[in-house]
Amino acid sequence: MEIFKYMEQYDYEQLLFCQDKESGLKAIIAIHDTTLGPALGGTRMWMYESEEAAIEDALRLARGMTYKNAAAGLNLGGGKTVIIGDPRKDKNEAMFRAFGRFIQGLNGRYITAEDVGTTVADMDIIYEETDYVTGISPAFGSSGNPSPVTAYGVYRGMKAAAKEAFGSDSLEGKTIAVQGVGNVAYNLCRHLHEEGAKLIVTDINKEAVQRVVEEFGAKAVDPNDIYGVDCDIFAPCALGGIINDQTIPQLKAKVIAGAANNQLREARHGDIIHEMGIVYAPDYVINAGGVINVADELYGYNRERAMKKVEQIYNNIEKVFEIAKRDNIPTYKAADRMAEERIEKMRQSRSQFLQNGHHILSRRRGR
Ligand SMILES: NC(=O)c1ccc[n+]([C@@H]2O[C@H](COP(=O)([O-])OP(=O)(O)OC[C@H]3O[C@@H](n4cnc5c(N)ncnc54)[C@H](O)[C@@H]3O)[C@@H](O)[C@H]2O)c1
Ligand SMILES: CC(C)C[C@H](N)C(=O)O
Repeated sequence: MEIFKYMEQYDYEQLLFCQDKESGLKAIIAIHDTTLGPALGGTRMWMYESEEAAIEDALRLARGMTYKNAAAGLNLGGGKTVIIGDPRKDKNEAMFRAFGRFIQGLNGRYITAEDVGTTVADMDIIYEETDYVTGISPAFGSSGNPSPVTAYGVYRGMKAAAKEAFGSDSLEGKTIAVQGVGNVAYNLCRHLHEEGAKLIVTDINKEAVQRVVEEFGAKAVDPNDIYGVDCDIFAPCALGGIINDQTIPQLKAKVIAGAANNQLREARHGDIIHEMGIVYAPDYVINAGGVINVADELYGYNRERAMKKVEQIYNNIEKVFEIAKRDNIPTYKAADRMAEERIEKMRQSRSQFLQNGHHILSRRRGR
């Protein structure tokens, strides 16, 4: 990989390598764009096949956060960290403290939170060393685990997509196929069940499946069968890249709306489902509930205020559909356009001189 060439192609600002021999920390922080504000994005801990794969993931995820934060209306740029290691075996307190000190050294350019492989407990350790971490325990007056809030945002966005496809946003009686029933989707299934939807679920973790079968009367299918089940809505909530050449011909759903990041394997798959008339709720717009919630900590966490913003995901999804119709483009492109238009507007307003500029982190200075 030619790193500078790649950074130039997608206009990245910064890429940092953090190493601490004693604790075994090997972290890569990618900062994509700080036009809207400091870069906020979670820390992923994963056993990457190679250092190159880790760098690529950090860069790709950081850019995704620029778009997610912009589309969600947050005054935040996009960044992400990957820590190379097995989250089940390689974690230790010294590692997250060392990582916290590296973040502190960035003086607010990057703010972290949870992602795959990291937990609230890890964020609490990072908080010992830096102010620039969110998703910390409610015991600190903070927002805690973002997953239930992400789930609520997906539920709201799914209703907006249902309205577009079926003329009503009621999910009562709708059959919804859910792929992966982990932290986010368990909570999503609860909302859907409460509204009277019929659930078909799958997961490679049998216990996770059992729980939603017992609690929400879901019907379970094998992981490979989820794409082709007879349903109204398909909710990908496990992996990225699952909308692809193999899965698209199997789909019977009229709507795709789920929590997983990077659902389209390639952009052209977004074009194909658009041509098939499937209503696709773009992943980074519908799954922004978690980041909206943790971002509220920067104002002094207020759950009611945060949840009001998460409710807006319904309107954000509607706005994407409007842009798609206005410009006659697929919804994934409309979401990009929505995010890019906001960043561009702010870029222009930044050209006005302001001696002591005020921004989202100013409130934290007194702490
Ligand atoms: N947690 C959040 O707040 C949040 C925010 C935004 C986006 N996301 C995205 O949403 C998705 C789910 O996140 P989560 O926090 O619930 O993760 P999770 O690890 O708790 O749940 C994912 C589930 O998918 C299952 N799974 C993995 N491979 C599978 C396969 N091939 N078939 C079926 N099931 C499979 C896993 O066993 C697990 O139960 C991820 O893509 C994540 O990046 C999460
Ligand atoms: C900041 C975090 C809550 C971000 C979350 N992991 C996401 O992908 O949106």
